[in-house]
Amino acid sequence: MTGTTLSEYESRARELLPGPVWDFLAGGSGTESAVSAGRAALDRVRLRPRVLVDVSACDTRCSLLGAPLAAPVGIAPMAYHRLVHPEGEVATARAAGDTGALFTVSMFASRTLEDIAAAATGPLWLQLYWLRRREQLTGLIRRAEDAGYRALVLTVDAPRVAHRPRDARNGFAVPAGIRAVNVDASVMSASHGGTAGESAVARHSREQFDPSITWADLAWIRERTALPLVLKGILTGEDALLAVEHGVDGIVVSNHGGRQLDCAIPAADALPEIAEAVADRCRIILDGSIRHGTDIAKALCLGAHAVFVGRPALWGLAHSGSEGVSAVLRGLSNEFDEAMALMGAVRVEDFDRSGIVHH
Ligand SMILES: Cc1cc2nc3c(=O)[nH]c(=O)nc-3n(C[C@H](O)[C@H](O)[C@H](O)COP(=O)(O)O)c2cc1C
Ligand SMILES: CCCCCCC(=O)C(=O)O
Repeated sequence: MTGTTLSEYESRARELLPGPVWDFLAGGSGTESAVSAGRAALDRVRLRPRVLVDVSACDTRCSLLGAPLAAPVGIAPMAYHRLVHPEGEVATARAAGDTGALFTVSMFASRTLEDIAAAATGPLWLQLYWLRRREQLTGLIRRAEDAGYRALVLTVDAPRVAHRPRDARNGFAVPAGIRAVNVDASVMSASHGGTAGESAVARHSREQFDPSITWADLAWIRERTALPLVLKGILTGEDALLAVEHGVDGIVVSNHGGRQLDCAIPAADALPEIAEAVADRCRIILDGSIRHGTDIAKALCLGAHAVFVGRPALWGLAHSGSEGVSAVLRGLSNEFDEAMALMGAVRVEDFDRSGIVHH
């Protein structure tokens, strides 16, 4: 990581960002216990290396729903990258392309889908929340297709944004001049209306997200696009099975970085039952607390095909724009390459349950 450790990127981002913005990034819902539990769950997994394997040519590359990746790593969808850097998602897209990572753009991106696509040299996916005004979704799907996005990620763990005490205390609102430019301003304007005790983000989500959607509504998206569909925020084998039965192409096993259901099971703890339920019928991505190359190895052993990285990408962006994001991603990939060699894994597919024990 060019001599700078990930925790140094985190510390520097914390120094650089205004307190309420830092709290929006770092914070979680309720007791915030689901944030720390995500890390603890990965720490409980220990690796079982195999030796005397020829690891002179480890190959970190893989493919995810047709997207070729330099390593099984993508950037998780996160709203409003311009909160941390003026170039916002355009800089992030450039870094993802430079490092061969997938970039999942949030529907609440602060740069247009088209500008992001113009800067990208790697694969892009688009994340959606289900808005009450469905015509907004129709428009986004069409624009994503036209701009070359390769999959849609529907986030299903957020019928509304959860109560996040830090944001409520700060009366957090997205600063003037930064906007979710891809949705109609009258639909989603989290840039005003924050008051001490209430976050504008949480309030706008209650007004605009449709909490009534069910499995049956997935057909509505399917009728409008041939793009692969990925559901983000699955934490049980039961829902993973339903996802497969409804024909989804992938799922992101995620507790939203501890930002939605307080006390939710950590994604790494949920992954084994999900992998068993899915039985290779769709792609599985894990997110939450991925901070080391060994975390990627652990996720693959637990049954994931790839991981998403959330907050660390924003730390890199806050630190030094596109270069910072590239450094963070490259650091993780280099660590993963080393984990492969020391685990005796030559290909990404070599990781399986025999590579880990739980403590
Ligand atoms: C600042 C911030 C904004 C986020 N915005 C979104 C979003 O727009 N859509 C979404 O599905 N998830 C969103 N997430 C959740 C991430 O996609 C991801 O699940 C989580 O950050 C992963 O955990 P990690 O940050 O520990 O890596 C956001 C997370 C953060 C920190
Ligand atoms: C009304 C804007 C909602 C943005 C939600 C972003 C998000 O998912 C998060 O975790 O924060």
